[in-house]
Amino acid sequence: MKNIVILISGRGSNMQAIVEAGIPGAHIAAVISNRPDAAGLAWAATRGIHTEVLDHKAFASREAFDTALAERIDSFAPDLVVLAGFMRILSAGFTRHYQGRMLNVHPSLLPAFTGLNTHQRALDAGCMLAGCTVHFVTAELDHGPIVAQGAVAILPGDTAQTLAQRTLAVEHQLYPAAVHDFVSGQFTLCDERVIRPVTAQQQAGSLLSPQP
Ligand SMILES: Nc1nc2c(c(=O)[nH]1)N[C@@H](CN(C=O)c1ccc(C(=O)N[C@@H](CCC(=O)O)C(=O)O)cc1)CN2
Ligand SMILES: NCC(=O)N[C@@H]1O[C@H](COP(=O)([O-])[O-])[C@@H](O)[C@H]1O
Repeated sequence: MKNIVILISGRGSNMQAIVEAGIPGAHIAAVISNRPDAAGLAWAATRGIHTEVLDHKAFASREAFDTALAERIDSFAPDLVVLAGFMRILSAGFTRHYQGRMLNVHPSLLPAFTGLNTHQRALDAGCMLAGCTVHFVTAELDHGPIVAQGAVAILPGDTAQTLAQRTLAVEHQLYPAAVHDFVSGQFTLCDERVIRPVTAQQQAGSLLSPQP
């Protein structure tokens, strides 16, 4: 069984999708929020999941918050830390501590549109495709090795809100699948790249395979 700690800051819809996916081999050890008013906390508690709040405003510095957060997370001996709408930039020491075992879902097709307000920026840039990315978390914001991506067509008349809604539906499929693949060892991290084995079917369909 792999222990998973999920960090949220708000409604936690991605946390809900992961919990409801019932991933074989995954145990959700705790849901921790940096915001006391995060709606996802009540949802998790009603499903018997241990929840905690660590209010970042109660700490004098980002590093002090991160140190206290790591102590709480480590008390659950996590195999994986999942950021699910977690809205705090984490210090380099924190990301190093969880290197190779901390994932985030970002609402854009990275490396495009790191940071915040991704949907409005994609619309303003005249993009025709938006989407979401699951990636390992590193010190450099939204630049960690990419695990999975899902594309979302931008439609005429789209607003940041309508695009966010369609993208979120893709996140709710992409993230549980990515967590499943991590838990079941479907990929490895090598030289800052996510490596997935080539399946026999892919090999058979490869142009490089010897033709009969
Ligand atoms: N060191 C890293 N920290 C975090 C990463 C990362 O890749 N490396 N991913 C983010 C998630 N994220 C986008 O996917 C993100 C979250 C928060 C912010 C941000 O600017 N936060 C502000 C506060 C904003 C707020 O409270 O509403 C801040 O921390 O000062 C940008 C991107 C999670 N952390
Ligand atoms: N930079 C982080 C970020 O913007 N994350 C985004 O927050 C939204 C709410 O997530 P939630 O419903 O799971 O709380 C999601 O779209 C997620 O991609």
